[in-house]
Amino acid sequence: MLKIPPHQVAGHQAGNGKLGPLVDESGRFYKPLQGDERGSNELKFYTSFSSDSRIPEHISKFFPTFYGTQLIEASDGSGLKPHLVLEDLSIGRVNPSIVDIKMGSRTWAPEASEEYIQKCLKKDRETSSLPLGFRLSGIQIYGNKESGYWKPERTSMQNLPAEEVKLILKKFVSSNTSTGMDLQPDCAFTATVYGGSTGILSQLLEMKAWFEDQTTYHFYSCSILIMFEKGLALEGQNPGGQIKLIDFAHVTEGRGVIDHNFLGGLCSLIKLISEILTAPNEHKSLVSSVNGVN
Ligand SMILES: Nc1ncnc2c1ncn2[C@@H]1O[C@H](COP(=O)(O)OP(=O)(O)OP(=O)(O)O)[C@@H](O)[C@H]1O
Ligand SMILES: O=P(O)(O)O[C@@H]1[C@@H](O)[C@H](OP(=O)(O)O)[C@@H](OP(=O)(O)O)[C@@H](O)[C@H]1OP(=O)(O)O
Repeated sequence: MLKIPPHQVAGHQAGNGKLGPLVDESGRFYKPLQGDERGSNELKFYTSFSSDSRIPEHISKFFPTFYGTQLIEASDGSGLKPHLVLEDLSIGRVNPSIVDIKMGSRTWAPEASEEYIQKCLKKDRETSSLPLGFRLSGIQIYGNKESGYWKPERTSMQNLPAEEVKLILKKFVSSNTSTGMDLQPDCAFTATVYGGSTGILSQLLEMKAWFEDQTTYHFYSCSILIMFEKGLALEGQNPGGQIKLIDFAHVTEGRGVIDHNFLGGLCSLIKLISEILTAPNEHKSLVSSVNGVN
């Protein structure tokens, strides 16, 4: 039995007769092949990448496993349609906090049409993509049993200015955001989620090393998903912080050049996460010093 992904935070969403991804009970994520050449482009990428022996295992683990394509009933009632069959990255997670970060100061490839470039350029300028090298596409933060998830409107997340993005990434690893009030995030889980030898920062650095070398693909408009289990963090256990790369509808050939657009955004994200790790409360101290409270 297929259903709407319970933990989808961005992208085209199924439901209300719209076309979007579906999941089954056995850990499979079915993404409909999108119109224009986007669907065939993403299929071409997964086919090439999943059979590319040059990809080291510690890098391929950042990508969903690809199980080919399958004809299934499309969520918009348009009948049997081809879908990518991918590993469901949220399988086994109970109350995952998830953020979808669309990478790159440019979300358009040089090969795209002038019309598409203008559409993306407008968005890149209006969001944190151009100044920061990435933007938040969607987020869900698990509070607790009573409050459930904080899942703000996607457009409010996409259009955040750069300094607000840092505040959200602090909220993401805080324990006092379930009230939804505009409390200063306490950054209670920064060290266990972002830090540590297997934490988010170390995984981002591992990914960066590959992007400083690989010249096969340019990952335009793809997203880094950051996920972790707040429940485990609350119990002082390893919260299972993980990063994954998704959405390859606009990947192009690298033609022997590194993907400096993605890499720039990745360095910017690493810088920001490092700042949160080393000075989680710098905002609070700044505020208290301004108010003369020590
Ligand atoms: N393999 C996966 N397993 C679980 N969830 C996934 C997977 N791939 C994507 N998602 C969820 O679906 C959302 C959208 O994914 P994706 O970006 O691939 O779709 P899209 O419609 O192409 O998005 P966009 O419109 O931004 O291009 C992600 O934010 C994530 O929450
Ligand atoms: O970039 P695409 O593949 O043409 O699809 C865009 C894209 O999903 C865009 O999301 P984002 O990249 O701005 O996060 C969608 O905008 P919204 O998130 O505001 O809905 C567009 O709607 C998508 O275009 P399309 O509707 O043509 O698929």
